[in-house]
Order: sequence, then structure tokens, then C-alpha cells
Amino acid sequence: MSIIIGSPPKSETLTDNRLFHSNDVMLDLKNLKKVYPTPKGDYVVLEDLNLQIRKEEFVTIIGHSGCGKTTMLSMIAGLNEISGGHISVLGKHIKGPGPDRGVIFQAPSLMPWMTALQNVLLGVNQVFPDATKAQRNDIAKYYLQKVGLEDAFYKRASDLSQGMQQRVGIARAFAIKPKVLLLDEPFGMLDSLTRGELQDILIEIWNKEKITAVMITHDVDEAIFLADRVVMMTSGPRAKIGDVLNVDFKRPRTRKSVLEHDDYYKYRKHLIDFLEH
Ligand SMILES: Nc1ncnc2c1ncn2[C@@H]1O[C@H](COP(=O)(O)OP(=O)(O)OP(=O)(O)O)[C@@H](O)[C@H]1O
Repeated sequence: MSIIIGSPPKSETLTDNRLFHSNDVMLDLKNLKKVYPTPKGDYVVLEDLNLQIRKEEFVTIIGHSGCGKTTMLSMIAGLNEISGGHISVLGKHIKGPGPDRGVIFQAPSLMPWMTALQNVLLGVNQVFPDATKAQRNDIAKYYLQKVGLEDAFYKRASDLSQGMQQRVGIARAFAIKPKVLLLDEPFGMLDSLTRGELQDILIEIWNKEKITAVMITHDVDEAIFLADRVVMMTSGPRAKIGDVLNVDFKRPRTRKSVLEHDDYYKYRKHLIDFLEH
């Protein structure tokens, strides 16, 4: 049973992390299981993992290295086979990847010889085949502008800094207008200044687009700053959801307002205590 601090969710509490009314739920992970075959036999990474995520919610995921965070996220993305249980988006079981789910990885893996604009257009062209070329260009440029790359539309990806490449990755993910955005440690390789800037950009676009976001991070402060809820995974094998923290800070948030909030250190301690035990 998960322990929840902060105010409880408004809807009724069901058992086992199944907290919300079905109309509110965007993502539903039910009795999720993942087994990797290994030379030494089957390795059960995740078992009986239950989690519901609401529409327009921002959830961060923390847990020890190797517990299965990326495994879970890649299963939601449809890039990793499900061994047991199911995942549904708006009540429909997923069967593979789809444009309803956008992914941002730690390294944006752009086509290095293509421009920033061409990289974003790759996804846009696939998802909006019926739009005119001008409309598709407008969508790609709009999101590049949103991430502060209005002067870099025609720069080759290989000529962009790591931070700028990740901005393209963010623009690319939002430009396909997904229902769910999945982020796997997207700022893990960036310096703290760039990290802070991109967190602000991410939250601004997320807030405007009203989509659901699920983000893995190793950074407790980032987890609190961005999230409506921080989901803590137990250590593997057979990892599951160990605990959930509701972050009751008003939005829009600033780093200063979050740091000065009376509950901030209580939240932080709660997460660190979970990770240390
Ligand atoms: N394809 C695979 N075959 C076998 N084992 C795998 C495979 N992919 C991952 N694993 C193992 O499954 C476990 C979970 O890996 P995963 O990458 O999901 O963890 P993680 O929590 O995201 O780790 P980190 O925080 O270090 O990124 C690890 O023990 C890993 O070695």
C-alpha cells in the first residue's frame, strides 16, 4: 500500500495505487510484469506494478539505478514488450509505439547531417501526412521557436551544442502533439544552468499543451520542482511502486517559491529517506 503525504487526491481512493476515476485517467498500468531472459535464467525486473496517471498530470519517477525505470517507460512507449498485465492509454490497451506517445531520451539521437528543422519535420511529416508542406513547416518552426531555437532552424544538428540538441529533441516530441510525453532523464547530461533553463521551457510548453507527462529523473529537486506527484519505485528485482508523494505547490512555480515553501524540505526528506532505505 502506498503512503501518500500532502493532500489526498480528490477522487475516491481505491487499492494498490489505483486512485482515480476512470474518466480522469490517461495512463493505466495494471499488474505490469517484465521478464528479461538471461543466460542465467529469467530475470523478473517488474512485477505487479500498478499505477494510474491522470490526464494533464506531470509525474516524475525516481528509484535506484537498475530498478527498472527505463524498462517501465519503454514499455509505456511501446518499444519494449510487455511480459504480463497491460498498459492502456485512455482505456485502450497499447500494442506498440504510436503518435499518442512522444518520447524524449537522455541523448536526443538526431540525424546529425540534417538541420534542426528537418529533424523536427521527420516526425511531423509522419504524423500529419494530410497537412500541406507549409502547415507542417509552421508546426515544426512553432515548436523550435518555443524551445528558443528561432535562429537555428537551418543549422545542422551536428553543429549544435548538447543543450541545443536536447531543445530540438523537446521540440520534436511536442510537435507530433502526443497525448502523453515520456521523458527518460532528458537533462541528465546537461550542466545545471542549461538544465534549469530546459526545465522551465518544458514546464511552459507542457502547461500550454495540457498533455500528460511522465519523467524519469535521478535528481530529487528536479522531481519535486516539476511534478504533481513523485512516484518512487522499489529496488529490483520484481520492482513495483513503493510510494507516491503528492506535491501540492501551486503553478506556475518558480524555483524560489518552491525552495521557500514550508513543505519543501519535508518532501525532500521523504524522497531521500525512501531512497536510503
Ligand atoms: N534487454 C535486457 N536484457 C536483460 N536485462 C536487461 C535488459 N535491459 C535491462 N536489463 C536489466 O534490467 C534491469 C532494469 O534496467 P533499467 O534500465 O530499466 O533500469 P533503470 O532503473 O532505468 O536504471 P538506471 O537508473 O541506471 O537508468 C537492470 O538490472 C538491467 O541490467
